[in-house]
Amino acid sequence: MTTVVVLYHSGYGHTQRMAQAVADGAGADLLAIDADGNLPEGGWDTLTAAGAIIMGSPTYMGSVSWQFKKFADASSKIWYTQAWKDKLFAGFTHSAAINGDKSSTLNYLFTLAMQHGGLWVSQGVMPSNSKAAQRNDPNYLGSYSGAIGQAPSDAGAGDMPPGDLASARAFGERVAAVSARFKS
Ligand SMILES: Cc1cc2nc3c(=O)[nH]c(=O)nc-3n(C[C@H](O)[C@H](O)[C@H](O)COP(=O)(O)O)c2cc1C
Repeated sequence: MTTVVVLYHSGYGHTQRMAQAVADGAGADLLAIDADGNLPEGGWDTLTAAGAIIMGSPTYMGSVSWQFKKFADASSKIWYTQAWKDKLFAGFTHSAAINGDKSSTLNYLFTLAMQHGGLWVSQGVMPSNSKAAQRNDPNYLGSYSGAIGQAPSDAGAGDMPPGDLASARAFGERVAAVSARFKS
């Protein structure tokens, strides 16, 4: 059984709530990037010891937050040694607009994982895209490459669609299930 860690940054709490749902599904620990773009003491070691890293960032200006990018750039020290090679990686993001260019954020997280020689786990939940589909149905926003969530710009973190949180939890369950097939 490998350890799953949910690494995330959140400016205003939405991505934090999503991260909690992913972690609940995965049975994983949370690791937050702080407002200055730094990990807590021991954070790098936690990531290196993990079998799977699920990365989350809000979508800011069509990509990850600067705090997440600071972490990503700092991970170049790990990249030099390829110490994270063959880990499982997965990603999630949250934005205000229905589209909001969340795919760009997921693509960035994917690219970072590939630079580290990782293996990417997809969302794995079929989209609810029929005429009868409702906003809180599974994967209503229709992402394949990672979990996504959306709440209007004037909705606080306490006012997020429960369906997105349920999809995030299912995503965490999937990453844990895939991870369980790998021995650390
Ligand atoms: C600097 C900044 C840039 C943003 N850029 C986008 C964007 O490109 N697309 C979008 O849909 N929402 C954008 N938003 C809205 C956030 O994605 C949205 O409020 C999200 O829920 C914030 O997540 P957080 O609470 O985890 O920080 C932006 C917000 C900020 C503060």
